[in-house]
Order: sequence, then C-alpha cells, then structure tokens
Amino acid sequence: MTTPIRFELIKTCRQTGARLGILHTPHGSFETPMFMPVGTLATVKTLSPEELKEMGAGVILSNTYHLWLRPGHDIVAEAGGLHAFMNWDRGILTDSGGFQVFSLSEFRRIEEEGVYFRNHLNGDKLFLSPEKAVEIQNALGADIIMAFDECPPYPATYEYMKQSIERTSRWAERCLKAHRRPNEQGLFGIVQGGEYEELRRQSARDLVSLDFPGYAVGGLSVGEPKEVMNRVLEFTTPLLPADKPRYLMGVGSPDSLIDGAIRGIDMFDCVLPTRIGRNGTVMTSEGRVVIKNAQYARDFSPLDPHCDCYTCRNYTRAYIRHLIKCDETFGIRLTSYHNVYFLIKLMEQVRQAIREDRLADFREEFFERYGFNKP
Ligand SMILES: Nc1ccc2nc(N)nc(O)c2c1
Repeated sequence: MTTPIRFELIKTCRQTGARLGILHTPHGSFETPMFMPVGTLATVKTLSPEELKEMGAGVILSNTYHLWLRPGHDIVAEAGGLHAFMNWDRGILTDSGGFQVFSLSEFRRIEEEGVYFRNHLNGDKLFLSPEKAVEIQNALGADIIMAFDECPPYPATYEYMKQSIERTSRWAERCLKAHRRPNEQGLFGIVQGGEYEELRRQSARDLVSLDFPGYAVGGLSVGEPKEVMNRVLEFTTPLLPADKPRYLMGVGSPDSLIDGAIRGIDMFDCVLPTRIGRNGTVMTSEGRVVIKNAQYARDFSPLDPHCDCYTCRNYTRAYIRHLIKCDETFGIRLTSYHNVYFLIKLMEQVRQAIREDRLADFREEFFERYGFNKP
C-alpha cells in the first residue's frame, strides 16, 4: 500500500528534543511543527482560501459530524470532495466526529457498536459508528482522516477510562477495516487514556501495533490543568513511532503550542484564534488584548506593534474597536485574520528556534514578553 502521508524528520532540537519535520500529503508538503486552522463547516470562519494561503496555512481542518449534518457528505462528494467544494488545494484533515458527539450532544448512549445521540440542531435521533465515521470521511476526501474514538470527560475514573480506551482500540481496528481509500487518505489512530500513564501506554501499544500512518494524542485540552497536559505528553509522545507524525488535538494557546512542540508534537489544531477573534480578543506578542476595552478608543497603534499581517499594517486598535462595538462583520474578519496569522507565524518562529537548537531560550523570551511567567 502506498501510504499517502509521510513524515520526514529533518532534525531534532539539541536543547529540547523538539522535532523539525516535513509532512508530505497528496496536496503538498508542509513543515512541522505546524498549526492547522479549524474550518469546521468547510470554511475557516470569515477567512478566504487566498488569505489563508498568504498567511502560510498548509493543512486546515474540517469536521465529519458537522458536514454529515450540513450539507451532507453526499453533496460534498458530488462536488468532487472537500478540496473542490471549498476551493482549497492544500492539505485537509477531518476529525472523526467522536469529540463532537461527546461535546455537543448531552443525550448519548455509548455501545460497542457505536454511539446513539441526538442531532444538536433539531433533536433527531442519530447513530455514529466507526464504520459510519470512516464512510463519511472517505466521501469528504480529506488527506488525513481520524479514527472514531471516545474522548472521555475530564476527570474520569481509572475504571471508566480503562474500558473506554479498550473500546476505542477495538473501534480503531474497525476503522482500518472500513477504510475504502487507504492510498489517498491517511487514517490516523487516536491515543486516549486521560492522565493515567498505564492506560496511555496500553492505548499507544494497541494503536502502534495496528501500524497507522500517523498518531494523534486525544483526550487532552478538555479542561485539565496545563501541567497535567504537559505531564501526559511527557510520557505519551515517546511511545509513538519517531518516523510518524504526532498530532495533539484541540491545542491551542501560544504557550501550549510551544510546550507541545518541546514534548515532540508535530501538528496542532484549535478553534481559539477565530473563536476569540469573533468576540474581539486578539493574541499579540505582549499578551492578549480585549479590543472592546475603552482604553483603546483613541489608540491609533496596530493590534500588535511587532506584527506585519494585513490587519496590523492597515488598521488601528481604535478602528477595530469601533467595528467590533458596532458588530461590523469586517471587524471580526480583521481580528480573525490577525489571530490565525499570529499562531501560524509563532510556529514559524518555533521551527526556526529548532533549526538553531534554541527552543528553550525562545520559550523563555516568548513567555516573558507575552506575560506567561507573570505570577
Ligand atoms: N481536545 C480534543 C479535540 C478534538 C478531539 N477529537 C477527537 N476525535 N478525539 C479527541 O480526544 C479530541 C480531543
């Protein structure tokens, strides 16, 4: 089988062990560590493909559950798949829907065969199984698709977590069997196990034995403290093959991206930049700015004095504050553009620091300036 996804390890940072790599996909090759903007409903909210390209976005996300409901994976397939449908010719990754079922639908029943739940839009009864999740993703046509897993709530008891990861491993095997397009779409396994090292080891052992082309660390960024996430990564990423991509799902904020890269993660995704952008919060090199605050009413400087993005080169805090206060759509386009650009550029700086074997120094500098070290 010619795997459509290949990870090329370029070098490892001598200061931290972080990896500089290239992710080869059927829609291009992209440097890692990388941040992947989230476009749940086949659009990275308010941004055009051209804007995402000019920022340097390589792989973007879409979502099985949401596209299954609207417009329907059959319509996307008829359009020629997600790349044609949304006019994006670089990489696409679809999440499997497992997480959305657990985060969007309070009525759900998990059985061996799959999950019974309700459509979060109209209350209809729905059923999603490993086979169905893979069938939808085969129809959507993303370059990377995800196994159907259970993302247990945080915290969860050891007993609950043990039976959950064992079922997730059985589901992963069913996904491999159901995958109809293994030569065009790389199916990644998702390691679960919460904060329990023993269970993370068992989950990783099960999935690595199934030889996926890539692996995700799931079950994090679900409300646990950052030190718990970092500890789990410390004992989980070394269990994953060094020659395969490692993807930390749902992460995240600037500090978590840097700390995840230091612990061997290659791929990240998070709705944060566009989600907080929509309520007028922006990430800048000096920390977060809530643009609605009155202090910015007469501030004619850019959102971030150290940023060279379209927003920061052309508009002021006073103007953007005005647009956001007046609910002008252009306002959230400008904040979303800047926030996505900020995280993509942050990963460029992380890759450069790895090249120079100084990612720990970069972390220190960035945390100091952003204000993460403030007591
Ligand atoms: N924090 C997250 C975000 C997305 C996820 N998606 C899946 N399929 N599984 C998880 O554990 C996730 C965790």
